[in-house]
Amino acid sequence: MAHELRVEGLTVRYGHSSALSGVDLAVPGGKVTALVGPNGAGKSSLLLAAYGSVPSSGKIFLDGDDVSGMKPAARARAGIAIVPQGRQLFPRLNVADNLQVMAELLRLPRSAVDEAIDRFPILRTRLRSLVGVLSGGEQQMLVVTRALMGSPRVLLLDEMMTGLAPLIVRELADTVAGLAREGVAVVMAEPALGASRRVIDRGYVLIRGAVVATEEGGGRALDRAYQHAVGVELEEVEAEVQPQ
Ligand SMILES: Nc1ncnc2c1ncn2[C@@H]1O[C@H](COP(=O)(O)OP(=O)(O)OP(=O)(O)O)[C@@H](O)[C@H]1O
Repeated sequence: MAHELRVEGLTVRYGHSSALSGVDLAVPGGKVTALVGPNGAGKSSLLLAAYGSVPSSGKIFLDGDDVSGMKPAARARAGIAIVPQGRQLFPRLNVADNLQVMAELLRLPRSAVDEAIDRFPILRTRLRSLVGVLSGGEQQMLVVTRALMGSPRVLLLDEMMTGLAPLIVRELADTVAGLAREGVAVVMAEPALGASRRVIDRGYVLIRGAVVATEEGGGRALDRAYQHAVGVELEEVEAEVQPQ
C-alpha cells in the first residue's frame, strides 16, 4: 500500500525569526520526493516539525490522519521515521544498544534488534562496537537501520548523503529507492541533489522558508527548477543592493 505524508500551512518560528512560513506539500508513497534549497532554507525545520521535535503550527497528516497534536514518540509509533542531520546516535553505547533504545521507544520485542541488523550485513560484525569507533558510513547505516525498525510509512531523510563515500551513497540510495517502491513515502532533504539525483522522482524547492517551485519530473528536471529558482533569488538580491 502506498502511504502519504501531507503538510498544510506549516509554520516554524524560533523566537522572533520565522524558519518556515505556511508551507504546503504532499509526499506520496511509491516515490522519492526531494526537498532542495540552500542552507537556512528551512529543510531541517520542515522535517523536524513533521516528526514533532520542533514546535510548529499548521497540520501534518499521515495517511489522511491528523498527527499534528502527537509527540515524537507517538508519531514514531504511528509510522513516521527520521534520519536526522548529525545522526544523533549515542556514541558511548554499542551498535546493538543504540538499536535497543529505538526498539523500546517503538515498544518492539528484543528480537527486533536482531531482525533489523540484517539490512546492512557489515553492521552485524560491529554489534558490540561502540558507535564512536564506527566509520561515517557505518554510522549512517546504523541511523538508517534505526529509522527502519518500526517499518515506517513515512521516512524523513535530512542530508543523509553528506560526507559519505560514493560506494556508501550508492548503497543508501538503492535502499531508499527500494523502500519507496514498497510504498513508503520518502522525503529527502539535500542542499543540492548530487549523487542522490538518480533516485529522485519529484521534488520541491524551498527558499527562505517557502516553497518556490514544485517539480513532478525526475532529478534533472528538479535540478533545472532549483537553478532557475536560485537564479531568480540572486537577481532579487542583486536588485536590492543596486546603488540608488
Ligand atoms: N534551533 C534554532 N534556533 C534558532 N534558529 C534556528 C534553529 N534552527 C534553525 N534555525 C534557523 O532557521 C532557519 C532555517 O534553518 P534550517 O536548519 O531549517 O534550514 P536548512 O534548510 O535545513 O539549512 P541547513 O542545510 O543549513 O541545515 C535558519 O535561518 C536557521 O538559522
